[in-house]
Amino acid sequence: MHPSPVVTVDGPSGAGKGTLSSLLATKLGWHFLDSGAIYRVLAVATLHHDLPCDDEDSIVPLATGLDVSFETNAEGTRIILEGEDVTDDIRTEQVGAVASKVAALPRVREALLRRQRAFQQEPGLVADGRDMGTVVFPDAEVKIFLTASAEARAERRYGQLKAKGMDVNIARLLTDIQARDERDTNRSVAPLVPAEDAVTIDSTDLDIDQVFEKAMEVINSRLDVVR
Ligand SMILES: Nc1ncnc2c1ncn2[C@@H]1O[C@H](COP(=O)(O)OP(=O)(O)O)[C@@H](O)[C@H]1O
Ligand SMILES: Nc1ccn([C@@H]2O[C@H](COP(=O)(O)OP(=O)(O)O)[C@@H](O)[C@H]2O)c(=O)n1
Repeated sequence: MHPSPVVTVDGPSGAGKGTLSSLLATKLGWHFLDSGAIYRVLAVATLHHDLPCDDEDSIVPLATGLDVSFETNAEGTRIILEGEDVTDDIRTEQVGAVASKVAALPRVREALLRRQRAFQQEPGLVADGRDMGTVVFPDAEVKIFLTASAEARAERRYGQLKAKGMDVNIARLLTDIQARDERDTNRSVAPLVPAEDAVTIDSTDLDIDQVFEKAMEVINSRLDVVR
């Protein structure tokens, strides 16, 4: 029997991956993996346990035993770490920065592989991250690389955090995004690069509906070929 189909959406911070992936998962009626949320939860756990971000020997067991669950109801998905709701806590830029540091540790990534692959279930999966198409699901039927200029991404993040009532500064956000791009692109394991067979969508001048339409075109043409 064929394993269930996977659509991967990889790309840099603020490109719109989460927005697109959850729209696609809803439209297709498929599962959704927000792999960045797992790295963010691990970052919160690292901070809770007062561990330095480069202490690989201590963070690996934390990653292996990470007690995280995703609870989806009509209002969305709540993320629970060790019994505590961390849904909002994980979205700060500080946590994003720590996430990208712990994500650069090779044995930490290895420790999270099985947990991510367990999301591949019938009838299908949309997986959002940096290495979904290159490392975690290299056989995915459809691979999308979603990008946008750093300025557009910083503006989007600004709007998103502001709407949540957070105190944010656009210049600082741009610097943070550029630092995270740099770390994610240049790390030795699973760097942020498009898979060879990925289709790139540049969303700088596209609204959410336009990105969704383009992605559905790619999915329909690829899934027709696979079927
Ligand atoms: N094409 C787009 N045009 C304008 N804003 C967008 C677009 N796609 C997403 N956004 C907004 O940008 C912000 C970041 O999107 P998100 O999906 O969280 O990005 P990512 O998961 O890549 O970090 C959100 O507030 C979202 O509503
Ligand atoms: N598959 C993934 C997903 C996220 N990450 C790391 O986790 C951090 C947070 O990911 P995210 O997807 O939540 O970040 P945003 O794109 O939402 O800003 C990224 O900066 C990456 O360093 C990763 O290394 N691999």
